[in-house]
Amino acid sequence: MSFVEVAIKVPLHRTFDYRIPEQLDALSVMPKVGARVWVPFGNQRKVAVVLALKTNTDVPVNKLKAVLEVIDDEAVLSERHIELLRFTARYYCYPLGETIHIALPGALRQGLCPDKSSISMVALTEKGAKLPSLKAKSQLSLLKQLADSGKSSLTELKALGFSKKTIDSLLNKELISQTIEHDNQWQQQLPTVGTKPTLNKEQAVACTTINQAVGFNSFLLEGVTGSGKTEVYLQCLEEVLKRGEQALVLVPEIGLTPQTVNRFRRRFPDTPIMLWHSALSDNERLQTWRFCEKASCAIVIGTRSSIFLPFLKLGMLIVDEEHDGSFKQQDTLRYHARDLAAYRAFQHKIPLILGSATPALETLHKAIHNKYQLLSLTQRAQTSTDNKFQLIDMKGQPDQAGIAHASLATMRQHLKRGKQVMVFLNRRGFSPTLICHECGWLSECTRCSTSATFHKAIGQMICHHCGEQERVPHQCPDCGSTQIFPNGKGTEQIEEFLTTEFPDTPISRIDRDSTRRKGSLEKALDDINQGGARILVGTQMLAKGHHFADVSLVLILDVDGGLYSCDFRATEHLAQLVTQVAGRAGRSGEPGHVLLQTHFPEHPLLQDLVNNGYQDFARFALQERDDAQLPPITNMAIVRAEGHNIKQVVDFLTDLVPVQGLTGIQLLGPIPAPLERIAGKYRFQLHIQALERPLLHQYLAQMVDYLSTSKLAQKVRWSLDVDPIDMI
Ligand SMILES: Nc1ncnc2c1ncn2[C@@H]1O[C@H](COP(=O)(O)OP(=O)(O)OP(=O)(O)O)[C@@H](O)[C@H]1O
Ligand SMILES: [Zn+2]
Repeated sequence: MSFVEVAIKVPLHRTFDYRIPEQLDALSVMPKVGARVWVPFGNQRKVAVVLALKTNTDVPVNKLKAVLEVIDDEAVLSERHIELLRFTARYYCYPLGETIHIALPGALRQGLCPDKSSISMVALTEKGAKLPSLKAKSQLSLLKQLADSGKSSLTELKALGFSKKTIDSLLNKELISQTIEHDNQWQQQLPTVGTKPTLNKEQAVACTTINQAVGFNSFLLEGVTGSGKTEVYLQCLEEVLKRGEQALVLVPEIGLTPQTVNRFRRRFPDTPIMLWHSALSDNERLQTWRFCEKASCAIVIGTRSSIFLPFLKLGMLIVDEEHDGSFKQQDTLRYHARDLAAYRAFQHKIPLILGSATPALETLHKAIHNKYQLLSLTQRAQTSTDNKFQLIDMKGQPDQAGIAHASLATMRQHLKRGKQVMVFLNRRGFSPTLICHECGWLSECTRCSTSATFHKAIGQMICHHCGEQERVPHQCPDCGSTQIFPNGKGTEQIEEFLTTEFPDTPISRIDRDSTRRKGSLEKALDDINQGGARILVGTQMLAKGHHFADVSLVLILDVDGGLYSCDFRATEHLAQLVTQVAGRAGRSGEPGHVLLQTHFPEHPLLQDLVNNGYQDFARFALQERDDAQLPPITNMAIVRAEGHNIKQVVDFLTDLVPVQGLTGIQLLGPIPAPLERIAGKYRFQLHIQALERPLLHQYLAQMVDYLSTSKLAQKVRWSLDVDPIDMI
């Protein structure tokens, strides 16, 4: 008799054995390892993935059920891919069946097997390339997009907000044409390479070092903002493509702008490049998955979860802006795509490039200890001058809407010279709270231990943690006074103030509220690049990766929150954000000017950052982490628990503390989470730290075992976060 060991999507840390039905066994038609099968589970039918074929099992014969049906002739997961998912499950202490489920595209999870082996691409015709004047604005902007990208897939155009109607009208007018791509010809030909700049010395050293590397090698490309990191990626990719190998470029959620993608497309016009992000439909996901596994696409530019794509011939992995928090999944399987990228590069024996102007301390620590090879780009590619930083002491400064008069005067100078000015505030809405002038009441979310943000334009109070919305009160709920006012500033208020202060200057606001509609972010960015908007107001959406040639002044309104926070990573995140935002200034031509408003100009962090830059700050911060024995010097995991009953939450965590007290493990807790209540639930944490990683994992493995039998665990919602990136 033959058996299979399978993984099933259930919240259990184990696999299951099934019998191969006699008729298949007799014909010796065994499912392949990595293929999907239907199996009975309880009184349900579930999709399972075969992990191994066996000739014996420990399960008693009377308990053993038979596989119902074999879904795939060929494996959907290669053995190497299964190994990656096993590693992921083990490392993040998450059930293997659920890990596999998360990695697979929707259609494969459901047991379907549609064929998705072709893709529709759209390009300009000769007639369209002349960019004829058209009345319909959307048609014209579609032509421009294609002129910029060379070609785009239907999927991408839809993601950019172009409707089917717009596309169809242009097809009818024969201004654009549609082709179906489904070959892997690209592997046999040398790639066509668009025009490219000559690398400067540092870039050339970086490229040569990476290209000469044999086998698994990790590189940290630490390059100041605008130093031409992307150019290094592109020229390294050229070599990968010449070898007929594939590459994955991981970008932060906000990094998939048409500008970035078009740059890759223009450089490699004949090379199949696909995108992967959260807005793809199930069908589109499956399509990219299939293209990857057949090596029909050469490059994928994708967000976090593209790390699970099944590349047939992976030749290089790149993580751009590797410090970005969006690479870490913050629920269910809490993986970090950058760290899994390191495992994958090791598996495939290929180079991994981690690029950033502001490397995470984790990454820098590895580079300093020679686990990663450090490559530095210290010069900006298009200017020879550095940005000029200036701290504006807000103590005793006259201000309007939180903008110092000195800052307003500088803004005026830059606008007068025809430059663009960026005003950065990492808080959306009109004001973070309302306050009662008579009794001091502050607007709070009724379900969370946090304030409710005033959104003036839509007349709502919104909790940014649980999403609860309420009408704006006209009277103080406590004392009945009508004297209630906005307290503190958000981007909406800054925009309103600047509109009255600079009535003739076009202003563009970019934050989650202003870019909710599909394609609206792209339109706003386009407008900025065409020079339409002169003042840009925004949150961190503006900070990352954009190349605005005309911005010469960046004004950062409020950095003080990050200086005194209970999260030990707050200063690191603040320094990264400030450096990234500042890096939007002075990217071509004259040096940029950066103003930082603060009440603590003498704070050592700000002084270090402004005078010596992120590189210096980061090395100093690592020393501090060493002194305090915090990550990345030590290894950490957090157990979070929440529930309506505070005692059950605390009891659950207290119960975990004595688990097999291993020496070398430090436990802290249960302690209340920084946000003690969200959506009505109490939240507590247990911090686990160890100097040695294997010891931490040994402890966690025991704890997971214990949790599977713990009655208390069933009464609360809990999660385990290995290598957490924040404490919330
Ligand atoms: N060697 C070079 N010669 C001339 N221009 C270059 C060179 N390398 C890059 N550039 C140009 O300089 C600008 C910045 O380069 P790039 O976008 O690659 O930098 P980056 O380090 O990725 O930027 P950031 O991380 O700040 O977004 C781009 O317009 C790019 O085309
Ligand atoms: Zn809330």
